[in-house]
Amino acid sequence: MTAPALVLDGVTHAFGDRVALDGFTLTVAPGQVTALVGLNGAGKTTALRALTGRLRPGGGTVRVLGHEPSRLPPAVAARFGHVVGAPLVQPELTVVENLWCAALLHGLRRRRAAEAAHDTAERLGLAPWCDARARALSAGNHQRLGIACATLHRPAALVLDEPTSALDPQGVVVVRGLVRDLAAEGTAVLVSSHHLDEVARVAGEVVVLHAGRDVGRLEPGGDGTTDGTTGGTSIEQRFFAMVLEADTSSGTGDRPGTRTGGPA
Ligand SMILES: Nc1ncnc2c1ncn2[C@@H]1O[C@H](COP(=O)(O)OP(=O)(O)OP(=O)(O)O)[C@@H](O)[C@H]1O
Repeated sequence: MTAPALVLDGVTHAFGDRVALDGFTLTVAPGQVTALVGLNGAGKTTALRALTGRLRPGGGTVRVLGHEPSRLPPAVAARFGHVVGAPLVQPELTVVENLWCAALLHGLRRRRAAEAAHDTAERLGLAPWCDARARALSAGNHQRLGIACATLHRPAALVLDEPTSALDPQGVVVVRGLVRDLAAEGTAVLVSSHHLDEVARVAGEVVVLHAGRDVGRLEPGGDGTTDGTTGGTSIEQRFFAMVLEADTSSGTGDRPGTRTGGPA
């Protein structure tokens, strides 16, 4: 069996007395796209930050390509890509300069770096902005640039936190295609999102995180042909039912921050 590329195993973390992750376990195998969904404050970003090494969790095990995230050997770091929080984009550099730097930082040689910068700018729809400084980009194009910088080296493992939050419909389609292509090449992808229909289209597994815990899986479409409806029940209805059930069984339904609401 292939070893998972991304591992969170029994991860716990609290900010003061606020529990963000409560024994959360998740693995992503090479070629797999897994989506992490949950309400605001569920713990998604905390889990992704643990994978990027920006947060050392209070307990549990975290591995990226077999290594502890804050101590990735350079050769392994060069096979990892992520956008969690602010992307690694330099505002004073142009789009193409940012892409070029990202390629070199990920170990591509100069000629290959130039090709990758050009190809990725085309792929992400950034070609018209190549000579614009990053600070002058719109929010959506800035997000496209961050994703481009994190993926142009064709990473073996990729972590994206809400990658389509600022994108127009065309950008959503472009990123969906990019994620699918990377997975087809063997990249393990973990993506968080609030767009349930969108993740149902791209992910093979949709994990519901609630109050820091894995409370179940939503059955995704995965083939791009579904609107996320299964047996007449929308993916949103199934999501809210799962969250409500988790609150009910843990007796936390009245706790601030855990009210589920949702459609009737
Ligand atoms: N730096 C921090 N200091 C204190 N509390 C934090 C910090 N970061 C996160 N938290 C808390 O940890 C919990 C999980 O937050 P997290 O950002 O991981 O949730 P999320 O699922 O990503 O939410 P959203 O969908 O709103 O982005 C929340 O209760 C949040 O308030």
